[in-house]
Amino acid sequence: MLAAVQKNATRGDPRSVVKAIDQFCRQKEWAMNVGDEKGCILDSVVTEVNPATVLELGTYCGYSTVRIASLLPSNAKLITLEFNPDYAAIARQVIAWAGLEDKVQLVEGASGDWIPKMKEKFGIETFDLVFLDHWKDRYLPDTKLMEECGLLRKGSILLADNVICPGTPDYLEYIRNSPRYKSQYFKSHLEYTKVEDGLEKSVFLG
Ligand SMILES: Nc1ncnc2c1ncn2CCOCCNC(=O)c1cc(-c2ccc(F)cc2)cc(O)c1O
Ligand SMILES: [Mg+2]
Repeated sequence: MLAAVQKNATRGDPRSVVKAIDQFCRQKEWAMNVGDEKGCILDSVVTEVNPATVLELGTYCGYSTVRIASLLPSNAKLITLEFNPDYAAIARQVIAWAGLEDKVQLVEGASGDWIPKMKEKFGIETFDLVFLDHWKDRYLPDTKLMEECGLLRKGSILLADNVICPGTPDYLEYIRNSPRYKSQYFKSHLEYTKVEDGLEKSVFLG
């Protein structure tokens, strides 16, 4: 995938990086990027929220990191957490190829360990937008952890990938029934397939 980016994408051009990855995943080898169909929904949410602070849980190869960072205002900050060092190494190179390293802070480690350290380590008060795309059974515990750590403010937006496939039933149950969130489901498809999947957008009400 990285070779495909370096061969087919233009340095400093995030759209060409996104296009090169999508082309590779359609033609050569499926990979668990959010993909172009759900990616367009992600883009519209990022544009609408116009966040100054973003947390991405699960960088993988940096595809959604590049999509988000390319839409951020110049002073905005995107922190992305990746557990797998091999994925993180690739993501750093993909993000650099897109010319977005100044907007992105890639942190290696487990979300459960890092979320409680966000304020002290990165000087973050609260996140305007959180993109959940990591282990599906971590969505709920990490959302509760972010609440407890005071990382969400009235109006913070959570956008969760894969709520249908692979699925995050406990997260959906919680977020759709909690009086502290207003949720909306965006029906779509699993990246590069015809399988149903979707994004759940939730506003924290404080
Ligand atoms: N900082 C952190 N803390 C904790 N854990 C962390 C972490 N950073 C990473 N991880 C670990 C997991 O990261 C990858 C999670 N993503 C997926 O598993 C995923 C799977 C599919 C999929 C696969 C096979 C099918 F057949 C159908 C669908 C599709 C997707 O869109 C997915 O996003
Ligand atoms: Mg995903």
